[in-house]
Amino acid sequence: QRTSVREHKMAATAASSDNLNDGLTLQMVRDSLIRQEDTIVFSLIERARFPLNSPAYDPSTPGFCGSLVEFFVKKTEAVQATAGRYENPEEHPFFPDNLPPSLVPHFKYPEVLHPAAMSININKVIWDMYFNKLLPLFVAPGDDGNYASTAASDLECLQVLSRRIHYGKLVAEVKFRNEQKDYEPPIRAQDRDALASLLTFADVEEAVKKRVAKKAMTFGQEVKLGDNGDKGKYKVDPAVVSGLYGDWVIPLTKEVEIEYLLRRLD
Ligand SMILES: O=C(O)C(=O)C[C@]1(C(=O)O)C=C[C@@H](O)C=C1
Repeated sequence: QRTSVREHKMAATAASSDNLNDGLTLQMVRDSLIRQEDTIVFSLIERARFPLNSPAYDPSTPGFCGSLVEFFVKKTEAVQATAGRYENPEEHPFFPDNLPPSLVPHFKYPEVLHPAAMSININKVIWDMYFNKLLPLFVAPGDDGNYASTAASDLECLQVLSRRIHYGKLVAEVKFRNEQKDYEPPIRAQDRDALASLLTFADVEEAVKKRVAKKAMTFGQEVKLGDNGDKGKYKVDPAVVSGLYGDWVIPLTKEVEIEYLLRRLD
């Protein structure tokens, strides 16, 4: 998230120099999405070091309220909330209820989004997708006992996916500003389908899916000296990564964009 905060700041600086609001462009936002792909692919590769480790997901683990992963995520989010993580509008907790307040000095993040953005958090859907659909597709079956490391890896994947998907708020804001006249009528009519077709760029989606598959091939190959490594053997299947984007990441980003736009004139 450091990169994107810096990008925000750069955008804010650009703004003060050319007097164009905060100077945010669709290309800047897309560049951030492209950079986040690297983090997502690497996080999946890290999680794939461990087998499924299903005891980490057993909802009736003695000593924890719920599964070990739930316990781990709740406790980590509490620490991170204290350290100010959720003061950043790009961050969304998975367990937002009863989080402790931030103890760090207030940082004034640029106010780019409409205030209604705060009420949008689709992490429940992301949680369900990640554990019930995605995980079994890219980790090997089995149990090696590394439950804490597994939970830490899961949390990393969840957080980077959540940040990417909720970035839809920023994408939608930029699109709205660029084409306000086109967006206003479907927003007033609360017409989801019309908004969905306005904000969809099929060619961009195709390029995203191809690029993430290529990143999975590049980052996930065995690097060896002296030969070309194991051709065709990757740490995470590139088809799973492009499927993740095509089936979930892009549709959920669009869902966030629509939810945001529906509230944009409130
Ligand atoms: O780049 C955009 O315009 C976005 O809205 C992001 C995104 C994506 O999730 O990658 C979503 C919808 C568009 O059809 C294309 C790409």
